Amino acid sequence: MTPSSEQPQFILASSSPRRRELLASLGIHYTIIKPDIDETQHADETPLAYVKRLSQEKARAVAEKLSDEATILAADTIVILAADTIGIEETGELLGKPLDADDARATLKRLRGRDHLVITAFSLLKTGPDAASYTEAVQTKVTMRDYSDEAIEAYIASGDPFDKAGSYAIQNEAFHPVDHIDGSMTNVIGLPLDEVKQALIEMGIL
Ligand SMILES: Cc1cn([C@H]2C[C@H](O)[C@@H](COP(=O)(O)OP(=O)(O)OP(=O)(O)O)O2)c(=O)[nH]c1=O
Repeated sequence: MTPSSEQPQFILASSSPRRRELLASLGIHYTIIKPDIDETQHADETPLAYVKRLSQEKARAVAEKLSDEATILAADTIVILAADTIGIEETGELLGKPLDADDARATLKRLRGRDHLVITAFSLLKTGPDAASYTEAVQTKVTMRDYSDEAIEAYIASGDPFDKAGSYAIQNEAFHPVDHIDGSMTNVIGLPLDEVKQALIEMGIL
């Protein structure tokens, strides 16, 4: 077994407290460096291409700041809405983080009682002589419950929607906006743990 001192450092390129907690649950020792990138969607870029590109750019932006060999993990989460969930990752409408309370209210009313898709893309980037990179996008279908207008107002007043894609957190116990999901729960929260764990094993990190 390689002594841990010989392992290159592992960096989580994220400012998200949810990603920190999820990664910690895998038992990995890591350092945080926040990525700072332009998150504008390119013209004609599909939601799937967009979320993958952002996860890669976040990892690359942090790699550029480092002089020592490292493995970097970054991720991006998007919420997509469409009348028909087939092919939605290519054609659906992106619902980002809300601009303000009105935007959050409108988004939560649109999502109420229906299905949408959450995609998290994650990228692993290894620098140095054994340089390698890996990107994967994981999809979860989410069905919202039929929450009331009053529940929306209370949730907005709590401040929770504002740093969340789609204006909600599945893990918020007071609002509990989701009826059921088809796929990974940790993917909706921001890091698909089973897939990340598998990729880390394949890269020889776990
Ligand atoms: C849909 C949903 C999103 N989210 C969060 C996950 C992400 O943190 C956030 C989507 O924004 P992201 O841009 O993916 O991530 P971030 O800005 O929070 O962090 P960083 O780019 O530094 O890694 O929304 C939840 O916590 N619960 C949910 O149910």
